[in-house]
Amino acid sequence: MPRTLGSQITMEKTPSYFVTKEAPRRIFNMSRDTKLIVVVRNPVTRAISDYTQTLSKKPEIPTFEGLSFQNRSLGLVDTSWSAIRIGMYVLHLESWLQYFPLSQILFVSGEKMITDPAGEMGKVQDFLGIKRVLTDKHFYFNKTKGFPCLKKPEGSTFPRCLGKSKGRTHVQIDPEVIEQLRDFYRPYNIKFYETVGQDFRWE
Ligand SMILES: Nc1ncnc2c1ncn2[C@@H]1O[C@H](COP(=O)(O)OS(=O)(=O)O)[C@@H](OP(=O)(O)O)[C@H]1O
Repeated sequence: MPRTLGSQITMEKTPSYFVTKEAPRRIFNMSRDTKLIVVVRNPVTRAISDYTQTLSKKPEIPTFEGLSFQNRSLGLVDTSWSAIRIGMYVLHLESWLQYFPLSQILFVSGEKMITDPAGEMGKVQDFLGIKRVLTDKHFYFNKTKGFPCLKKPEGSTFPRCLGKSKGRTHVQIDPEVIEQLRDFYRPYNIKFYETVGQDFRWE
């Protein structure tokens, strides 16, 4: 990590820390005061998003249905497939709670980041103990992108949306498969809500 002044905060992000077994111990050993921010979204949508991303790079992979189940008619979900496993949030959280108290972890709703980015960023700024600099007036909804974008990022005169790989159209999945995955995730989601004390309403 780079050196920082007392008045600065160092931030680092990767999509994979949360699900990396060794990450909690390593981060704890680096600094036990580290604040952790995790963006979570409906695990079924997350899995489809993950698959859509992989498919865009490797068009020859099997179907989503094929990868999701060990045995579809028995409803046996393949939890060894990373797109499925990552969404079992409560299991990953348990590894973090062995090192960090819940008060040091903020769970950001991926859904609210889209519907109310300023509100969600307000929580992030409060959690970090910094002034609420980012507010409603910094965001606008871009109809072409279909997502909120920044009106004018620091040092720029132009608005800024996230890149093409963020917010792309998802692969169409059989509604029955979606239902089966919803059923699969339900108990994990409920346990996750109970553990973090927050209901993300992913039903
Ligand atoms: N403002 C805005 N613009 C565009 N996209 C937005 C925005 N807010 C949230 N999202 C959602 O971010 C999802 C992509 O983020 P990832 O977590 O996959 O990125 S990362 O590569 O893992 O860092 C991406 O997921 P997909 O829609 O599945 O592509 C978006 O739904």
